[in-house]
Amino acid sequence: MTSARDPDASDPGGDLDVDAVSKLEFDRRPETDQSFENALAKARDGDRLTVDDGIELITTGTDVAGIDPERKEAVLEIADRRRAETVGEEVTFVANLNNNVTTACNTGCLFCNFKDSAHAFEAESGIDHPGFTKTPAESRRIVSDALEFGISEVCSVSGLHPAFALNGEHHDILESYADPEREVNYKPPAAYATDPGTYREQMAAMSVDDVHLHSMTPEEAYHAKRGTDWSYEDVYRELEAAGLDSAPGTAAEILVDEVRDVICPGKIRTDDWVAAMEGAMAAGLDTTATIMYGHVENAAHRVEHLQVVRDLQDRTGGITEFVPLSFVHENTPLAEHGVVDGGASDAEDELMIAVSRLFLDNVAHVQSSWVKYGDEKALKLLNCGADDFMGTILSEEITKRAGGEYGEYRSFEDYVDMVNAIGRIPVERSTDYRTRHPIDPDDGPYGPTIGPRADGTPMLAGRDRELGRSGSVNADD
Ligand SMILES: C[S@@+](CC[C@H](N)C(=O)[O-])C[C@H]1O[C@@H](n2cnc3c(N)ncnc32)[C@H](O)[C@@H]1O
Ligand SMILES: Nc1c(NC[C@H](O)[C@H](O)[C@H](O)CO)[nH]c(=O)[nH]c1=O
Ligand SMILES: N[C@@H](Cc1ccc(O)cc1)C(=O)O
Ligand code: SF4
Repeated sequence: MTSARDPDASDPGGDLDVDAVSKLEFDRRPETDQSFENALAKARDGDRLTVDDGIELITTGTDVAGIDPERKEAVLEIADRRRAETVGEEVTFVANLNNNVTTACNTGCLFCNFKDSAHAFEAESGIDHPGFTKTPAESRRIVSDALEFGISEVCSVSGLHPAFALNGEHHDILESYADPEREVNYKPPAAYATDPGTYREQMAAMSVDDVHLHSMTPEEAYHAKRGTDWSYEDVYRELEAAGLDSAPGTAAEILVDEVRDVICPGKIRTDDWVAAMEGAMAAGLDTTATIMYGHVENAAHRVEHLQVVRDLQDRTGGITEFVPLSFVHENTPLAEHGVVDGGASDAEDELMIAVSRLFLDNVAHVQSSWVKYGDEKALKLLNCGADDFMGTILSEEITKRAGGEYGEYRSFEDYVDMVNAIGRIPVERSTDYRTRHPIDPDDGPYGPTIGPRADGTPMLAGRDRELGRSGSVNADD
């Protein structure tokens, strides 16, 4: 166990030494022995890029201050061409539901405003809080309702509720610690107003019919094995038996420990993240990989991160897509403490997507996330190297709570209109990309066709605009 967490962290971020952070001096700096021109030539020729090459491209040259617009256009153009050569003109998206089970979490990541202190969820706390915990029965009902709208995937990521355990045996092990709250971040379900059930029970509950269940990030897998000598593979096999189909590679943030020490000191380190991903893939699950950028890290950290992902994919081959997540800063502890006063610029977002496409020569798909970028920029990014356009999601809490304003739903009609507008081909995909249904823009109305109950009927027919503006199919308690 490599994680150093503080189970008492009831005000995550409250102890931040702002002076120390604002004077951040990282060991790793964006300095190279490469020139921008040489790096660009290698990218154009399709040679495998080194970290130095990647740094030159993502900074448009370490010899110039700031981003050079002409050099940037050259990088974006090569990335867009690489996208066209490797995956063609299709723009994919998935009919999915986002179902977060609980916001209770004491990990204290300083970029996150999704979590609420777990103490507030205790039956006796008397503390009013905006968070929620869903029982397995509630999760099942939410998934069943969404199946009627035609979804093929449930994406579920959650806070690390102290009462969460993998299964009954895990509860027994966690209870046997002399001081479980301090030693293994555990309190029994009876202490809380709502019992989240076990991870096994939540997976079984959300795995309705043949829906694809995409859940259990490396951080959640760590939580599901804390205090035991189980391997990540053991944990993922158990979850798979309960209905899990693939794992989201979030919790990646920046896979360089000097950055993790600042933004998420309570989280697993880079090595553990990689071990969890390898465990998931050893258990036979597909994964995705992410990067969350645009906070305190520098260009060298971004490219080092890409190297970790590329090495992992060389060993496993199980990463279906790479998802750059641009940091949403507004309501986060990092912004509230004055450590950051904004996120990535448009140019940085474009270069992040482009260099992901060029550097990750072994990952087929790069996502443009509308929930992070908004429609206009997300469409632009589909011309900078991205080919996937995320999913319908129906409900969103993480970005919204951080201050993001791009809503929580996109209909098939929205997708067809937007993808058509940039002259590409809209394609509904399964999570693993193995099933792909191109959509004929002249043959509306458009609805999902891949999910177990999908019959081409538009999702939420008639109610979609209303939902996109204000609501959610998820009931928060
Ligand atoms: C909120 S966590 C939930 C799952 C689990 N607790 C974990 O950390 O893996 C999922 C991911 O959301 C992303 N995230 C959280 N806050 C964000 C923010 N303010 N801006 C962008 N992405 C954010 C991070 O990449 C994080 O790993
Ligand atoms: N499924 C995808 C999501 N889902 C929403 C996330 O769970 C979350 O609310 C937020 O994005 C966390 O940072 N988001 C994506 O960006 N891409 C997806 O494929
Ligand atoms: N669906 C993507 C992206 C994602 C992003 C943030 C999340 O919290 C969850 C998922 C994944 O599988 O990784
Ligand atoms: S990112 Fe995940 S682990 Fe970190 S505080 Fe938020 S919910 Fe908890």
